[in-house]
Amino acid sequence: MRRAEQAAIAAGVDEYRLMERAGAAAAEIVWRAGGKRDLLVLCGPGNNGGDGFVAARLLRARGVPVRVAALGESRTECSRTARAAWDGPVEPLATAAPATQIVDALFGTGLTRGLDKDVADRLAALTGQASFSYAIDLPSGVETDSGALLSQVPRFGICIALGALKPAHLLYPAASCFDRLVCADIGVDAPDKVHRLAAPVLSSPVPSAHKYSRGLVAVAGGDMAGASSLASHAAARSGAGMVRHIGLGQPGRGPDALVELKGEAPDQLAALLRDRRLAAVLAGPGLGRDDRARARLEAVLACGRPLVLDADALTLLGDGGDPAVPAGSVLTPHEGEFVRLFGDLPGSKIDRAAEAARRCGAVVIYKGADSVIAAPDGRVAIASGASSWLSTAGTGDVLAGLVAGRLAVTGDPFRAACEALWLHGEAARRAGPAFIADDLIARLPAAIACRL
Ligand SMILES: NC(=O)C1=CN([C@@H]2O[C@H](COP(=O)(O)OP(=O)(O)OC[C@H]3O[C@@H](n4cnc5c(N)ncnc54)[C@H](O)[C@@H]3O)[C@@H](O)[C@H]2O)[C@H](O)CC1
Ligand SMILES: [K+]
Repeated sequence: MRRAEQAAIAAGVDEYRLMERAGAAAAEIVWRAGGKRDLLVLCGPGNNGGDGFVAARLLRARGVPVRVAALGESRTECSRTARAAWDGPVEPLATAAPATQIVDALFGTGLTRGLDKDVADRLAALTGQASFSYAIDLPSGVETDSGALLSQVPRFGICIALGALKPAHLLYPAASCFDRLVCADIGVDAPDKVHRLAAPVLSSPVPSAHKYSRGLVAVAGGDMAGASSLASHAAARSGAGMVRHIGLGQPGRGPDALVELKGEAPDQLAALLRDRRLAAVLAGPGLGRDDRARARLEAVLACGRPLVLDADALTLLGDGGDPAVPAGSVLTPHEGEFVRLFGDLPGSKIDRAAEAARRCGAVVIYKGADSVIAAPDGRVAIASGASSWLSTAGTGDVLAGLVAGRLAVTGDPFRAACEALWLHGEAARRAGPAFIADDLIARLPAAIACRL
């Protein structure tokens, strides 16, 4: 963002003009959401504060009863200009009286440490007493690039991101500090290295399609047939043409359309994976962690087909240092599996996922309340706002099956990971509260239908 701002300024855009645009964008959103309800704008010492002075002036000009409270002097040239243009009184933050609406223009991307306790307490008190509150650019106290909270951060109604989303807008816990997120265009083209996961555009099969052309998936099961059966069932309802569940010979648990095969011995499994029509092979859910499971995983790793590795497969891989996985694979670790596989990497969840993908040469879905999808070539997508009801047994198996199914359909691991994660979240939204993993599978066709 800073580079983009500097580039705009170098290209001749007057820096104060950027602040006027930022302040005007914030004022417009406050006006639409809050109308003429009385407003107190809290202005910090930097340009975030400057944005606040601009917004206060413009809202007052629209007849909104606006007061401004400042945290000390304005330290930048632009914010001093904005302050001078505000022709009303400026109260000290420490003694400012409450208001119906609060605008947090204390700190933005320039925050370098947590707020002093008295400042954090004032911000919490004023937003707590308000009926609605807005954060300009970022809630004050969040670390822009990691989403960490450097001090106590209240919850805001609307966060108005300026110019582009920053990682803190999408990564927890910062992403839980506001109810709604709006990104205001201020004429600065920030190259979005990080994308918010968008709803995919899906397509129906072509008239000439048949079960192999739509994508054949194999799922290597193990001891816990329920997990691999869930994954197989999810793959079958993901748009793939056919799914073979290769287990240890346990009785089939899925629908009749799911092909149950027995491949207990590693060489039996290897023989079944030699089918060149296989477009994706999933191993992990219910695989087990004993020597037989390890031997079966070896057969999967050697089969030469695009792989999805989840759960036990990641645990077994984690035993041997940096995992050597075939190119074009997708790994789906949760936090514990990620650290076990890649160690304690520095930086934000985005940085860590990107580094892991680069190291293993595969797409990584770093799961969590905020899931980050990273490709070896540096592309990153973040999915936040997933239903907290997904924290129930088996939803990871369903996601792994979805990834394998979409990989079989698209042949593109990054795209498959994005589509699968979105469909997983959409199925959860449709399943409503207190669902179990099996309920997600029943919602997949509708989740796909709404994106055709
Ligand atoms: N294209 C854009 O995104 C634009 C963004 N604008 C706004 O500018 C801020 C960033 O401004 P900056 O002056 O760099 O930093 P802040 O306003 O966030 O203030 C930091 C300021 O405060 C000092 N400081 C840092 N941490 C603390 C602390 N814990 N306690 C006290 N003081 C602290 C620091 O030394 C700085 O002096 C961005 O968020 C946008 O709102 C432009 O106005 C328009 C274009
Ligand atoms: K702010």
